[in-house]
Amino acid sequence: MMREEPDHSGPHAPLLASADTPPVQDHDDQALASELNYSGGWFIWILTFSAGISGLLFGYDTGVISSTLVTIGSDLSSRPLDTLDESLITSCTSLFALVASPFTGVLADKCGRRRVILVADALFALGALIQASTSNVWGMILGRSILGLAVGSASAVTPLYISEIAPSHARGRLVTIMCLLITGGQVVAYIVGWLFSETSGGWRWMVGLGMAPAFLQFAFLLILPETPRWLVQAGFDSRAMNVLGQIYQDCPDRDRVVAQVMRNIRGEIIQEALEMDQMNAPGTKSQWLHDASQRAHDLFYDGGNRRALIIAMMLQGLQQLCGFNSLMYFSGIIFTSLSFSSPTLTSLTVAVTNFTFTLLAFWLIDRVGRRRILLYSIPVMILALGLCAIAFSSLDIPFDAHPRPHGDDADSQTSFYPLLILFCLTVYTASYAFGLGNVPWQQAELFPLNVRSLGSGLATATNWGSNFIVGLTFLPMMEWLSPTWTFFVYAVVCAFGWVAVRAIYPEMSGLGLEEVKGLLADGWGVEESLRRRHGFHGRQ
Ligand SMILES: O[C@H]1[C@H](O)[C@@H](O)[C@H](O)[C@@H](O)[C@H]1O
Repeated sequence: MMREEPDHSGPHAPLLASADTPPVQDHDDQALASELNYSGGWFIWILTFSAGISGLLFGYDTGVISSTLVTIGSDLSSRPLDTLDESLITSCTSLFALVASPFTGVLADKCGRRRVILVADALFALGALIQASTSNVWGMILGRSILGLAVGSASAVTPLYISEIAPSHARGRLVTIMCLLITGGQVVAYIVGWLFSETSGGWRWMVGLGMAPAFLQFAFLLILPETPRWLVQAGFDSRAMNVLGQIYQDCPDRDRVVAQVMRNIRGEIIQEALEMDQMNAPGTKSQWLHDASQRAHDLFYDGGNRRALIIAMMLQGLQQLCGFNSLMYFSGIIFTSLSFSSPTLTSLTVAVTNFTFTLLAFWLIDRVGRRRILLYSIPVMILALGLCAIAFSSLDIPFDAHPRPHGDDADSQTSFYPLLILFCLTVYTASYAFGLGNVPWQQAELFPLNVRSLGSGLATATNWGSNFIVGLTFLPMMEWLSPTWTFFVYAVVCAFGWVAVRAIYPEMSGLGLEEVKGLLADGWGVEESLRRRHGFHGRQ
């Protein structure tokens, strides 16, 4: 295959040259309207699913730990795992994901989104192999740390990739496909966990099977193109036009829409180039390093970009600090300690609920809107957590972080409360999956192109940093603070989160990626976004 050279000599030269060409106004409006009403054809679905396999891997590898922990027994280092082992094995993945995600942002700008997905696949396969073959606790920690690097980069780059190829009107749904694959991966992990729970050494199969989707995605990567936005930024304009042509192939007004989207992308890059020229001090640093520090400067010092970063980090922090992953990682332990006779199967109900309600979000996210979904679903989470805290306080058995399987000897006096807790956790999971589980992953749409991958990387790092805190503190909190206070703390976090969402998160549904910058330029844009959304529905 012939490699195309960037079609301009200096950075952005042809873009700057075409900056004077006046856009054709009425054609612009028509094209904009067609773009806004286009939901994407088969090409875009194939791309989304291929990129979304990273989500499946992310889900599988984070979900499988729950069953792994309860079945390892004394297979590692010839002794049973203690609380520290369990917490380290669980949270090293999040810690390394936290380290990888901001670098992914920089790498995805330099090498392209697609290459980063490729590296993540190699790490997914290596991490799975090490875990499946290790015989000691530190080997397990090493395998899960490598997996963390993979999960961190995949979770930063995949939503970025999908939002950059998605037509505006379908962007929310397409990014939610990644969340569907994450939660689907968690369901598969729980089923595999349940199937192998009675097999001796079955946990090795559980962790080793994580290699399969990585190989599958490797094959798909052969057909995955780069995103048009990255291609234009790197100077490959004609390749970008081709990819846009395929993305909008079923759009009635295809050529005009493609031209309009190209104009928008170029407009943004021209502006960035002009801003960079103004600040360019001929330097001793390499161009790349200079660009990277320029982007960081733009992200932190431009008011609109800073607001975008605050919103994205707030949402990602909230997604984790609300405590949901304590269920993902430790539901096996929670349900065993509550005397459920098949804790792995009970945990499966959590995972299936998570998947089912993410599916509901998939249908509704672009119609109902991201902001509204959060404002409705978080109060339900608070109620469910509150009730769960009360139910735990009524139990008269203490929480045990190392419970032994109970069989059918559940105490009949307490059997109502475990069921009530299961019910509350299911409602909590449903409302989480409908809102907080997926909306924060729409993060890329908040940022303009020049700071998009760095901003997404930092928001993803916030996600993993908070995930790490929850993974590390959940069991100690349950033991030392009590389950009641643990769940109460999560309810309080959600309440603060609701207030923050209401105050600063504008409605992003239906806006073009290039429109968002104006919205956050002078404030949080909440009122303006609600007005525009109203106008958008009027236009349809
Ligand atoms: O969006 C996902 C999803 O909600 C998963 O169920 C959860 O485990 C992840 O932490 C989250 O990022």
